[in-house]
Amino acid sequence: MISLARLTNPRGSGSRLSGALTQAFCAVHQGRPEVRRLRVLVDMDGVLADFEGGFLQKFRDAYPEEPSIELQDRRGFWVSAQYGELHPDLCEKAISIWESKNFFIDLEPIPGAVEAVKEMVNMKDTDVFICTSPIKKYNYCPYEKYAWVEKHFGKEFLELMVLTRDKTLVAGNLLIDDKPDISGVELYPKWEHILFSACHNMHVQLRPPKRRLHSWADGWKTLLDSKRQ
Ligand SMILES: O=c1ccn([C@@H]2O[C@H](COP(=O)(O)O)[C@@H](O)[C@H]2O)c(=O)[nH]1
Ligand SMILES: [Mg+2]
Repeated sequence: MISLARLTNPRGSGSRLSGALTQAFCAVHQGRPEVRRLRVLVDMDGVLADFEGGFLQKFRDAYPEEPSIELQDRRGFWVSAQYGELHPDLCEKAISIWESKNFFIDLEPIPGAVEAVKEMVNMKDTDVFICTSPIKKYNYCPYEKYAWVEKHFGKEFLELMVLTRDKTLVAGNLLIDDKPDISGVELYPKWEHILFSACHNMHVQLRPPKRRLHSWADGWKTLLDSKRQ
């Protein structure tokens, strides 16, 4: 007979994910009402990892003669589009930066992000996943995204990684993400999108009831509590 521990945790690693499954299984099995768990999806670029700061530094190093855009002047999610407006060649030059080896692994963490997410995964009745979109040039990006999470959070956080180019397919209660418009094949995603403030979205006016998280020093615990039943 397969033991419960083996069923929920085939490799024997004590992950939070298998812990959640075990709890739910035991609650149902013992006739207790199952506690509603909160599932939080946390984006990586612009929320955990400083994509914009890393880009600007590497762009200036690679193309010192070219004009660049100060972070306070960034507008719009697509860096390549704004650089392309400066000069058509700059769109491709911008893209070459994040397609290069070591771009993603070298990104600095956003202030407070690592501490906040480490605390979040240990909160009662809370499941956290790191939900991130890799670029299509896959030589380095997916590998480095995993390596970045291992470097800053530790191996056990690799269990929480969700790589997808369509976040509407992922079910969760909250998606904390710096991209103002998140669309995909699912017209009615399960999550509430919380816009994480970034240099490129500061000027975006949110239509109520859409909410922002201004930084990891903002009240993210209050935000999570507002979604609990
Ligand atoms: O101009 C740009 C800016 C960013 N990207 C890529 O988009 C994704 C963003 O991922 P999120 O999970 O939404 O944070 C990232 O892979 C960037 O490299 C882009 O292609 N063009
Ligand atoms: Mg992002």
